[in-house]
Amino acid sequence: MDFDQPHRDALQEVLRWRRDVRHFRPDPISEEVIDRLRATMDMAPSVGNARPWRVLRIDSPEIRAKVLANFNAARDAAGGAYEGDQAEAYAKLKLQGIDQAPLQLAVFTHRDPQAGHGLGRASMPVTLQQSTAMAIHTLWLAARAENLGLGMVSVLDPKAVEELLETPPEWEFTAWLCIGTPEFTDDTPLLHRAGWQENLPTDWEVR
Ligand SMILES: Cc1cc2c(cc1C)N(C[C@H](O)[C@H](O)[C@H](O)COP(=O)(O)O)c1[nH]c(=O)[nH]c(=O)c1N2
Repeated sequence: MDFDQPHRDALQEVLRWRRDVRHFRPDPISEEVIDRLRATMDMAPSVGNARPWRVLRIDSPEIRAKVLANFNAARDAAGGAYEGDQAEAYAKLKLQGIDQAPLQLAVFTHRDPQAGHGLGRASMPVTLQQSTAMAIHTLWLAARAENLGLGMVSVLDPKAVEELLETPPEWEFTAWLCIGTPEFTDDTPLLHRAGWQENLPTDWEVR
């Protein structure tokens, strides 16, 4: 398979307009689209082809409410690290769409999967979490190409999420994902727009 300029242009557009989304419309996502999204995770790279990600789709309003309470506590606790203007700016940031997103996923990473037979991770156990991050990014791009937005939430007490969802001890919480139709689209990160952190270029220093 070879790609040409229209493919490159389309990829650039998806990359440029992929944002972390925290504002969602409540419109439901069809099961057909959800199935397509789920299948894209199968195409993600992973260490030793281990595919260590484990995903729970959380439809329960009760569980979502508990995770939102978990977020609010974690957000307040983390806010203690900031002072003055920065504390004020932090208080104004919206850092989740748990209260809005029609599709929500709890993503975990298996700590020692059989699949892959340990290949590639003996000296770098972090590669399991890295693999899950890659699957999330794959899903992120695929969601954008479906005109959906994805928001990644890490402002959470991971142990509390694991206990709430009664996951096996081998599963380590990685992230909460909110997916749905974005209230608005942008080609620039919200944290850049909000003045919290500008987008900095990636330098490749040559040695
Ligand atoms: C590992 C990890 C964890 C988080 C995030 C991302 C990643 C990669 N991001 C999203 C993050 O703020 C966002 O990616 C950057 O601000 C850049 O913006 P764009 O994603 O380019 O829009 C994020 N956003 C948020 O609102 N709440 C959160 O808890 C997190 N946590």
